[in-house]
Order: sequence, then structure tokens, then C-alpha cells
Amino acid sequence: MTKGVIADRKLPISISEVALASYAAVLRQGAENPHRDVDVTEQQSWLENMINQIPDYIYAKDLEGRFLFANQAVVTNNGLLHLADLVGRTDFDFLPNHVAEIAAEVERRVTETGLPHFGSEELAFRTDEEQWLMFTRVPLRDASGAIVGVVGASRDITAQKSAERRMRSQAYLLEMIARGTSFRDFLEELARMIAEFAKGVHVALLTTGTDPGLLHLAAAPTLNNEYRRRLNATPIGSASADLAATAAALKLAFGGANISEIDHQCRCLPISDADGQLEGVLALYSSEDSQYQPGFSEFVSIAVHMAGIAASRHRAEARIRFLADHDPLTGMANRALLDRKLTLAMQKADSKGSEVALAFLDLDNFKLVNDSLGHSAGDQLLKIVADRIYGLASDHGSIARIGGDEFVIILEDMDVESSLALLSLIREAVVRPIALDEIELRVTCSIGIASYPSHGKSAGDLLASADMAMYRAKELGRDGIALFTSEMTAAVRKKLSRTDELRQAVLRDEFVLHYQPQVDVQTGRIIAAEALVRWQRPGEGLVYPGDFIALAEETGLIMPIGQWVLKTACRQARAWQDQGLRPIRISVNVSARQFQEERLIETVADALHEAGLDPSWLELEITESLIMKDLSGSIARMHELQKLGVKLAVDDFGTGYSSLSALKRFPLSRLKVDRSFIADIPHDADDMAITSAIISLAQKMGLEVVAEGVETEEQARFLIESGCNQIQGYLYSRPVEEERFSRLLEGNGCDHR
Ligand SMILES: Nc1nc2c(ncn2[C@@H]2O[C@H](COP(=O)(O)O[C@H]3[C@@H](O)[C@H](n4cnc5c(=O)[nH]c(N)nc54)O[C@@H]3COP(=O)(O)O)[C@@H](O)[C@H]2O)c(=O)[nH]1
Repeated sequence: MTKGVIADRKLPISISEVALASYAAVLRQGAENPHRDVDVTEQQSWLENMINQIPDYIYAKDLEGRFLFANQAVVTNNGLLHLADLVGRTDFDFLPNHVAEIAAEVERRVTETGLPHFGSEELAFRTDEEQWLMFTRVPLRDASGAIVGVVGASRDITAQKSAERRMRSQAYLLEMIARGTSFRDFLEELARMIAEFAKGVHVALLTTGTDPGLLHLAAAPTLNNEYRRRLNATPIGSASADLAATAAALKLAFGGANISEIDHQCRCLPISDADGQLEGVLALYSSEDSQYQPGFSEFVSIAVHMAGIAASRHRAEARIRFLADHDPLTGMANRALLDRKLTLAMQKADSKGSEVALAFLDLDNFKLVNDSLGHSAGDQLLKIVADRIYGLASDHGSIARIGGDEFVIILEDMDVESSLALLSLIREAVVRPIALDEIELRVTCSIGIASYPSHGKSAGDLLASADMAMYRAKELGRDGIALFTSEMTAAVRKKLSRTDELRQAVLRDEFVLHYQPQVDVQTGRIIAAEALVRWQRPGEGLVYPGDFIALAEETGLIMPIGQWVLKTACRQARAWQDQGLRPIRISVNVSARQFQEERLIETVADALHEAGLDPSWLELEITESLIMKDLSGSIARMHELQKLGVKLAVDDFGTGYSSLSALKRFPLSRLKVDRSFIADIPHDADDMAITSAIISLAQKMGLEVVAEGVETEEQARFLIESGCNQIQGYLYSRPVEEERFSRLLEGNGCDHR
């Protein structure tokens, strides 16, 4: 009846064991009390009926293994109808010898030792389907207690065994996922496991790949190469959710191989990741002859779920691997991958004796886009620019994004000259209008080119050369292309050391303010002082702002310098007031970076507060071109400053192309006519016309107007005649140190209050 002892274990007493014990007790009672024959017969029939209702297998055998008794389940399981057909026969009459021998051996041990044998799990081979039984065997004793045979009971535990197996498989699959087994190996193992749960069923696991709409065969362990080839690149049913269409396509591919005579059914189950995105399908090919183990469907559901988890993990790992080498925004190579690609390109060029052109592309004023339109608009713009660069350059080389708005293009087998045509096309493509939501933008770029092997022997050096060339393009007015020259290295070295010196100057407090008076020509009084910074560089003397402000702006050092200027100027204005001098306005230049800095309002308020200066005595000079770079942002900022109570003046007025309608929106107190218009008065009629137009414009708008750079009497006369009463320039005084300015103020007519 059974074969193959798998394991021994104690079980809680089952109903069949109770029945067995009762039956043995009844037999014993009958033997011990002959006067109760009738009762015993009745009881025996009652007991037999009861035992026959039990689905477990219960039997008794003599010492030779012959059946003495069995319930109906045993009779039926041996293919018989009546107990009488079984009694007297042995397992050897029903089972192959080697199988019957296993049971006989266990029963022999029980009868010889008198020890019961509890809970062995045995695989039954009677049915075509796998069947597991749990056996218990106890000695059968006669009235004297002598062992006369064996009583056995077994229970079908196939469902329990299959549940255990499912659990084990599930645990194994989870372990594979946790161990990071490759997705392909995982699917191979999964397909094998499913195939083991059903005979005559073929399993194919297909995954979605880079080709949209196609499924790629990942695992089909029971299929030969011809089938596998046919199944690969099967189209996914429309909208990927149409699994019936997918199944039909897979069935067609399977049948198309014409290997099997049998008409197979194809069932498709979607494999989805945690977000419900289709990652692949599980295709099951079955025929009428297919046989399934209990719990097959449950295992398939678990398998599909596990495949989804593995797919999610696989996707996450692939993403992590991708991000290690790529820029997440544009998908382009990042700096690490660029270095590797560039090194490889250089090695190839060495072996071929060719050149590599390297272009460094930086967008001009990209920060303004970010600051004024927000980072999301900035990101959109970068993606569009990246696409344009990619569209033109991808056939010729590799492209990387290595910083916010910095792109690098490696052009293999190209010298600098031949790369120029392509890079010009890229520059033109970048500058084409870009539509962002409702705004249309234009952004220019500066490109620097360096060439291997002439301009750098390592990837780092070559990139630094291209970077220097790009900076040269910026210096030349942006929106252009510059080639690297060896002089640039010297210039860059100089710039680097200058930056370092400037940084040290900030730490060592090497700055000083000079003050230039602004005079009311009607009264001859000094009405304001412009604070102008100088760098007292040890061993070099005074360095003027023209030689370091741009560098400070570029390196960000303008922030601490500007803060110092603001504080010192406010303190000085207050000090003059404290000395009893007539209060005058102090005018301070604010650079682009300072103006855009978030904490500007706080910085100004702090400087005023620390100095104890009334805000109305502080004027901030902002250049017209700075305002025009981001008109609405600048106006908003100007209003914030105005709320503090400080005055605002537009420096270099007339050079920044502000429209009249824009000018009306600026909360200004003064316009400063740029000295470039004053310089050629009285010789340049155009400048004179412009100057008088600016003056009358200011008057009409109710603004004060001051002319800077006034060096001659003629210039002053012209300005006074044109209606400009405030004048600043060498004619009255150069910028001077604080002490000298105090004396100027003291001796300036009715200086004292
Ligand atoms: N962000 C900051 N910028 C500053 C600061 N201090 C100065 N600056 C900027 O540097 C520019 C040059 O300044 P400077 O070399 O001091 O030149 C000033 C005057 O010396 C010069 N000037 C004045 N009168 C005349 C003249 O009659 N002729 C002539 N050729 N030059 C003259 O003009 C400069 C002042 O110009 P402006 O500011 O436009 O009124 C200077 O322009 C500032 O932008 C600082 O602290 N922060």
C-alpha cells in the first residue's frame, strides 16, 4: 500500500487511533467475557460501521502481513469492492515488491519489538497523482497479550505536504530576492519550480524590455531552443493590459513552432511591480493530459507575486546602477562616466594616432532662469537644451552633464577645426526659443574647446583646458566659442592666486572705504557721499574696485565684502552725524549677486540697526542692466528695500535699455546719469541730447537726478542748464579717505547744523 519512509514523528492522537484503541478494547472485552457474545457482535458491527465512515486508512494484519481487517477506505484504495476480497492478502498482491517490502519491514519491526511506530510520512505510489500518507502502526495482541499481528492507520496529508512545499518554495524565492540573485536566474528557478508542480505543463516567463510593446523570453526551462526562439519578442496585447491578446500571441508563437502534436492552451498571468506597472507575463501551456499537484494554482499566484517583487527590486537596482553613472535629470553620463569615456577615447586616439576634441558648454545666465522662474522651469529648460545637444552630437561622440548648466561633449577622431562646425550648430540650436509653459525663453551658451593630445594628457587636464576656454568665451561677452590656448593656463593660474589673495584679504580685513562727494550746484553743498571700496594690498598699495570686484562677484567673495562695505558706510554716516556734521546721504553700490541674495533685506536692516542710522540716510545704487536681467524679480526686491525706508538709485542710467513703462514701476528716488554720456560733453551732440532727455525724464517722473563723472566746468554748466543740480565728479573732488571727507564736509559752507 505504501512505500518510502520519509520521516518519523509523534502526532497528537488522531480519530483513527481512538477508533483503533476502541476496536482493540472491544475485541479484548469479547475475548474476556464470553457471556456478552450478542453485545459484542452488535458492538462490532456498530464499530465497523463507524470505522468505515472514517476517511483515514485503518487495517489489521497478522504476523505474515495478511490483512485481517480493513476499513472501506483501504479496500477501495486497493481497487477492491469488499473487505472479503482483501482479507488474507498482503501488500505484495497490490504493490510492486520493493514498495511492499518497505511497509513489511516497518510492520515486522513493530511485531518483533512490540513497540508502536508513530507518525511516519510516506509517499504513496498507488495513484498517478502524488499522495502523501502519515502512518501509525501498533502491535495487535491476543487475549493473553501475545503479539499476533499489527494494527495500522494512515491519513492522507497530501494537502498539508503541498502547503509546506509551497511555503518552502516561497521562502526560497524570497531568500533569492534578498540575496540579490540576478533577475534572470530568479526567473529560471521560478519557472522550474512551477513546472515541478504540474506534469505536462510548460512554463515561460517573459519580461518587458526596452522595446515598447514586446515581451522578451527570460526563462522557459522545459522548452527547447526552437520554442524559445519563437516565443522571444512576442507583441504585448494592446494597452499591455489585454492579456487575452497577449496569450493569443504567445499561443501562436508556441504552436507556430509545430513541435507538439498536442493542442496546448495558453494562460497568461501579468507580472506587475509594486506600482502596478507591467513587468512581464507568466505563460502556462497546458493540454488535456496535464496533471496538477494540489495547490498548483495557489503556488502560481505566489510565484507571480514573487516575480513582481523581484522585478521591482531588479528595476530599483538597475536604477541605482544607472544613477551611479548618469545624471538623473537628462539621463546623460555624469562626471564619473565622462572621465572613464574620455580616458578610453584618449587611449583609442593614442593607438590610432588621432585627436579627440573636447567641448565644455555652459549656459549663460542660467541662474537667472532658476531664480526668476523657479527650479522646475530651470529643469525643463535643461532637459530641452540637453535634447538639442544630444540630437546633434550623439552621432559624433558622447555627451555628459557634469554640473547645473554644464555639458561636456567628447568628439572622437576630430581635431579642433573640424569640431567647430558641429559646435556652432549646437550653439545655434541652444539659442532657439524655448517655450516653457506660457513663457518663451532664449538662452545662449558659451563653449570652450580643447584638443587631445595638445591641451592635456589626462582626462582631468583636458577638461580643465576646455573649461578655461569656456571662461574665455564668457569673458569675450558670452554666446560664443573659444579655443584653448596655452596662455590661458597662465591667466587661470593668475586668477586662482588672485582669488586666494582676495579670500585672505577678506579674512585679514584689508579693505577701506573712500568717499566721493555729490554736490548740489545751486547751494554748493555736499548732499551725499558715494562709498567706494579699495583693497589695501600689502606690498601693492591701493587696488581699485575695477581690479577685484568682478572676481569677487564671480567667486562669491562679494558677499562678505559687500556686507562689510554696507556696515562700514552706515557706521561712517552715523559717525559724521555724531560729530555734529550736517547729515548727508550715504550711497552704497550693490552688485548683482548681492542684490539677488535672499538675505539682502536682513543684511541691510542689520547694518542700519547696528550703526543706529535712520534708513532714509542710506541709498543703494543698483545698475540698470542688473534690474533689466530680471525685471519683475528686481521690482519686487526694490519694493522690499523701499519698505525698509532706504532710498534707491539707478546707477549707470541710460545704458541698460529700460523702457519707460518699466521705469515707472521702479520705486526709485534718484537716477544717476552714466559718466559715459558726460565724458564727451560738449563735443558729442548725441550724448548731450541723451543727457538732457534723461534729466527731463527724471524731472517729469518726480525723481532726483545726479550726473557722475563731471570733470569740467563746461560739463557742469551744460548739466545745470539742462536742469540737473546734483553733480559728482573730479571737478569737485575725487573719492577721498574718511578723514579728508570729514574735513571737506566741515569746510563745506554751512556744513554744521
Ligand atoms: N559692488 C560694489 N561695487 C563697487 C564698490 N565700490 C566701487 N564699486 C564699483 O566699482 C566701480 C569703480 O569704482 P571706482 O574705481 O571707485 O570709481 C568710481 C569713481 O572713482 C569714478 N569717478 C568718479 N568721478 C569721476 C570722474 O569725474 N571721472 C572719472 N573718470 N571717474 C570718476 O567712478 C566710479 C564711481 O562710479 P559709479 O559707482 O558708477 O558712480 C564703481 O563704478 C562701482 O560700480 C562697492 O563697495 N561695492
